[in-house]
Amino acid sequence: MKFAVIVFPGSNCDLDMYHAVKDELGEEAEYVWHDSKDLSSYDGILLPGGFSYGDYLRCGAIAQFSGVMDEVRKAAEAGKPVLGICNGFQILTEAGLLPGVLLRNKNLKFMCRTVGLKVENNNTLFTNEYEQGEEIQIPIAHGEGNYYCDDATYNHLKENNQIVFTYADDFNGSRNNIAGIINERGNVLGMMPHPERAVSELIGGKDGLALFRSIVKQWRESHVSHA
Ligand SMILES: NC(=O)CC[C@H](N)C(=O)O
Repeated sequence: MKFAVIVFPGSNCDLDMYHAVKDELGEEAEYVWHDSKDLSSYDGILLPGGFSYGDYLRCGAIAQFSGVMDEVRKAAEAGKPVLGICNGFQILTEAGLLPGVLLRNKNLKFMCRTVGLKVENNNTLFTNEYEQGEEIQIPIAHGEGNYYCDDATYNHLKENNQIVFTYADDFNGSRNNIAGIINERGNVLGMMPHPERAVSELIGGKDGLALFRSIVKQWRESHVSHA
């Protein structure tokens, strides 16, 4: 499986994402600059964390207009897996590919620590290697991770099982502790925590690895001929 790791000016988790896919999973990955006009050769699109365009205006507010976003949209429409982590999640909401918005943390501070997450829905292409309800430990590092949406959107997310991860504790003010959501079709996931920073015991834990393994497993099952 071949992944594109999209690099915006100011991305800083692109190397971790590349490392997770290439070195820990053994899959193909390439860095793709933010003005790329063609993502057709990739099977999965990864939007990494960071400070795209210096977080000016709002995190992700400028990156949503990057040339590559038309291609990301096309990939999403084609049903390819699109994963946005932290700044990548912010970009996906700004671009309208996922509902809601990420506001500043309720204490108005940048926060960096490992947090408990609950897998609310393991019936997705990103979470099939987790148990339903499993609690995992994943690092967070954000200033604008406070997920907000209105009541109608929340009810819709809830009814459709689009809430994929919640925080064990409320530390940033997110509505109903939402940490990650998926689109209706089930191929675009955005999450604030960083699974790509939790792929080996050497760096403090590997609870994030199953997310990447899930993507590859699902892809193999649908692309390998059973003839
Ligand atoms: N690690 C990240 O991607 C951080 C995202 C964004 N710059 C924020 O502070 O919220």
